[in-house]
Amino acid sequence: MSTHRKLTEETVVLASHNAGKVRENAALLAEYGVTIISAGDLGLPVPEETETTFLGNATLKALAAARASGMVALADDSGFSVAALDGAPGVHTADWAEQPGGGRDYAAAMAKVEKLARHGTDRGAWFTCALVLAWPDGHTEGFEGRCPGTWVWPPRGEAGFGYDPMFQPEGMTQTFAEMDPAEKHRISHRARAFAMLAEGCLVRR
Ligand SMILES: O=P(O)(O)OP(=O)(O)OP(=O)(O)OC[C@H]1O[C@@H](n2cnc3c(O)ncnc32)[C@H](O)[C@@H]1O
Ligand SMILES: [Mg+2]
Repeated sequence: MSTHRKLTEETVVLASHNAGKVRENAALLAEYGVTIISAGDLGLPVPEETETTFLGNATLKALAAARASGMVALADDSGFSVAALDGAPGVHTADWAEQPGGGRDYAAAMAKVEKLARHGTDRGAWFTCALVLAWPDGHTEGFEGRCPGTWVWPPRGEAGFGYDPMFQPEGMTQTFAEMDPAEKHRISHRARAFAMLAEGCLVRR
């Protein structure tokens, strides 16, 4: 018997300010009849991500949104890891794209990864996604998924977001950014974490 708390609400707050992540999680939740309202739409603040793990940061973001909104919240903390860099940028993936004047530059962030990793022989890379549901009473349910592959250079493709153009998942010839979104959804780190979350906490309606 499952010991996970079930989601009975039809709407959850998506505790993310990243449009790409909001879009992908909204599509995954829609299959279960769950609709979302984003943290941005509610004007919720962006909490500081002070934890050292994906699950830690996702928990912090989900709890902050659940407490501020009084609704169940789903947070997504994710990142890109390169074997030759011992897993960096990892939990700092978003920071590597941060510009001195504000805003993010993912082309620059990908170039930085390539510059640091190009001399290594190991081209291994992976994405990780931690999804955490938090209730206003402080209860949380967390799940983590990974997608292994290699980093490629130059970046290829226009779809997706973030570091997608430089990641080619294992067994595929296209990068995440060259794939149809439905194909990324079939195999991504986010889809894997979501499958576990769905198994534990969601009911089809
Ligand atoms: O914290 P929130 O508000 O949710 O939004 P964020 O963009 O700051 O998200 P994270 O702190 O989790 O940082 C994740 C980073 O990893 C990148 N990332 C996550 N999932 C990705 C994916 O599926 N494809 C490409 N890049 C991804 C993303 O663009 C960010 O730079
Ligand atoms: Mg963030």
